[in-house]
Amino acid sequence: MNQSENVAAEQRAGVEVTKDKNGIEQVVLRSPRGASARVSLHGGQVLSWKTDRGEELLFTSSKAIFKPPTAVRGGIPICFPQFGNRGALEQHGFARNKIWVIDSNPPPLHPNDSEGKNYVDLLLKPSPEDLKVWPHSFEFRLRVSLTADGYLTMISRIRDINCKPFRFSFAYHTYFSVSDISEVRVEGLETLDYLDNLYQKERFTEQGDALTFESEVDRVYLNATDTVAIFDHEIKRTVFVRKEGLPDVVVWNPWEKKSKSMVDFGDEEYKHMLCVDGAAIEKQITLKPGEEWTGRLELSFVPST
Ligand SMILES: O=P(O)(O)OC[C@H]1O[C@@H](O)[C@H](O)[C@@H](O)[C@@H]1O
Repeated sequence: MNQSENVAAEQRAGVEVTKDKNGIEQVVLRSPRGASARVSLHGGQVLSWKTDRGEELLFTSSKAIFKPPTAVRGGIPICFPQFGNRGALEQHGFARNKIWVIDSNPPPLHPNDSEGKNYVDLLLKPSPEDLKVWPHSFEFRLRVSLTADGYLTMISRIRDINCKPFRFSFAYHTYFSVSDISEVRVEGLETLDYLDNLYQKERFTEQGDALTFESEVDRVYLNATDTVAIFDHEIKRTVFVRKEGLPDVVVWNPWEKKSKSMVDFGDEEYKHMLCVDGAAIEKQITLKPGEEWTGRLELSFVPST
C-alpha cells in the first residue's frame, strides 16, 4: 500500500454508518486520538461531539423527539433557508426536518489539510413539497470533519442551480453543553449591536465586558468578530467558535419560563445548555444562477484555569 492509499484507508476506518432506533442513518466520525462526532441524516444535524476523554460538548435534551419531520432539540440543527420566523416559511426553515443523503464519493480533503482528519459530506436538494413553499432549486453540500485533536469543522456550500436568483438566511444553531449557565461567560461580542427577539427585534448595543446569564436571552449580534469564546468555569473548559462567511452570532437560552412551555425540553435543562450560533441573518445571502455560497464553522476547545 502506498502512502496515499494508507491515508484513504485510515479515513475510511474512522467513518462508520449506523442506524438509530427509528432506522435513521447516522455517521460516526472518530479521530485517531479517540474524539468522535455523530451526524444524523435527519436534518444533517451533528448530535454529538465528544473529546478524546469522552466528554460531550453538545447538549441534547432528554426530551428530544427523534422522529422526522420534528426537529431534534439539541446538537447543531441547520437553519436554512430561513432563520426563526423572519419570513413566510416554517420556523428556522425546512432543512433541519429533512432526511439528507450521504455523498458516497465526496471530493477529497485538501492534501495540506487531511492528516488525521475524517469527514463526511451530506447533501440536500429540495423535494417537490419544498419547491411549493420555496420555489428555488438549490444544492446544499454539508461537510462535517473531525481533526486528530477532536476539533469539529462544518462547511456548508449552497449552490443556486436555478435560472433565477434567490435569497436565504442561515444558522448553525449550536447547542453547547455547559455545566451551569450562571457560571458561563461569553467573550467576543462586546460593544456590538444586536437585535433582541425579546423586544420585537429592536436594536441595542452591548454594553458589558462579557456576556453572563441570569435570565432569558434571545439575540442576534450583528457583524461579529470571527471568534467567540465560551468560558465554562466549573469544568474549566473554553470552547472557541470560529466562523467564516457568517457575519452574525445568535445567543439563546430560554431560561425557566420558556423551558416549561417547550414540550421537547426539560424544565431545568436551560441550566445546562447555551446556543451560540454562527449565522447570516440580518443581511440575507443572495445567490445568482450558478453561484455558490460557503459558510464555515470551526469548533475547538482547551482546558482553562
Ligand atoms: O424551538 P425552535 O424552533 O427550535 O427555536 C428555538 C429558538 O431558536 C433561537 O435561535 C431563536 O432565536 C429563538 O427565538 C427560538 O425560540
